Amino acid sequence: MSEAAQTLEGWFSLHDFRTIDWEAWKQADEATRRQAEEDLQSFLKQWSALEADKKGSTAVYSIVGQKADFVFMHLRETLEELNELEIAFNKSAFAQFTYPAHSYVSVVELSNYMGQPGSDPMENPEVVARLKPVLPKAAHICFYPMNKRRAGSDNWYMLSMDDRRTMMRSHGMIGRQYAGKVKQIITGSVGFDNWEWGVTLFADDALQFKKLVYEMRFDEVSARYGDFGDFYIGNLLTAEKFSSMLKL
Ligand code: VOV
Repeated sequence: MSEAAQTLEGWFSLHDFRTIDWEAWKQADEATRRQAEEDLQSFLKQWSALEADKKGSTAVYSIVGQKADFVFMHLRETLEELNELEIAFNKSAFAQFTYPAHSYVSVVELSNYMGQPGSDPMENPEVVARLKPVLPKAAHICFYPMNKRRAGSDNWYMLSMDDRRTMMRSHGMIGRQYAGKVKQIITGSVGFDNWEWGVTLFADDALQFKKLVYEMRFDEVSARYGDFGDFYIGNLLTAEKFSSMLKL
């Protein structure tokens, strides 16, 4: 049997994709819309206060295309907190004007492919900061789920730790060339959701997503072993931008 990679886990993650019921929004009277917007703005404030307290982090982005209208990406200490916050939001006046479009449950994950043997990673403040990250407020987000293939002779899970480490090193080298341009948050979802990982990328220049993902397709880890789900791409929604998006 091949040796499983050791993983470190940080904050739990919920990607909550919603579609706006524009028909209902347009039909609602102004007072109802105002109440809904106040509810929304108060949630956004609550989430940024929690982020300032280092108890989690939330990113809010519009989604381009028909898969959804916006996404809340929440990171919290526990699955209970994620559940409470989605339920609280669902009870809000604003949520009545939204439909669930998609969701993804996972946990921020680092593996030991690159770890220094013998050192305790949790003693390393950089590692801890990566496990409990403040989500970037970059101009764009890109999210997609992925698996490592288990098909015939292309079975990631039957490779030796050494072979996987070599390939992950090459993966990391490509990624490093995008330092300062693309920030990646890898969340593990084996046992939590339909795919094995969620990949969430942040960048100020959306073209860097395309360049990075394309370049990785030629790297063995992705070329031979990567299977991918639907891609979601969007633009940063500040509180003000959310308001103007809702203006009729
Ligand atoms: C933005 C750049 C970037 C950088 C620097 C980077 C580096 C690294 C390192 C060093 C490591 C290993 C140690 C760890 O940190 O866990 C990883 C790990 C991982 N990655 Fe990565 N990755 C990037 C980016 C990056 C992208 C764009 C993708 C999607 C792949 C694609 O083809 O679309 C990806 C996927 C993953 C996954 C699924 C894992 C976990 C694999 C596992 O089997 O456990 N990743 N990744």
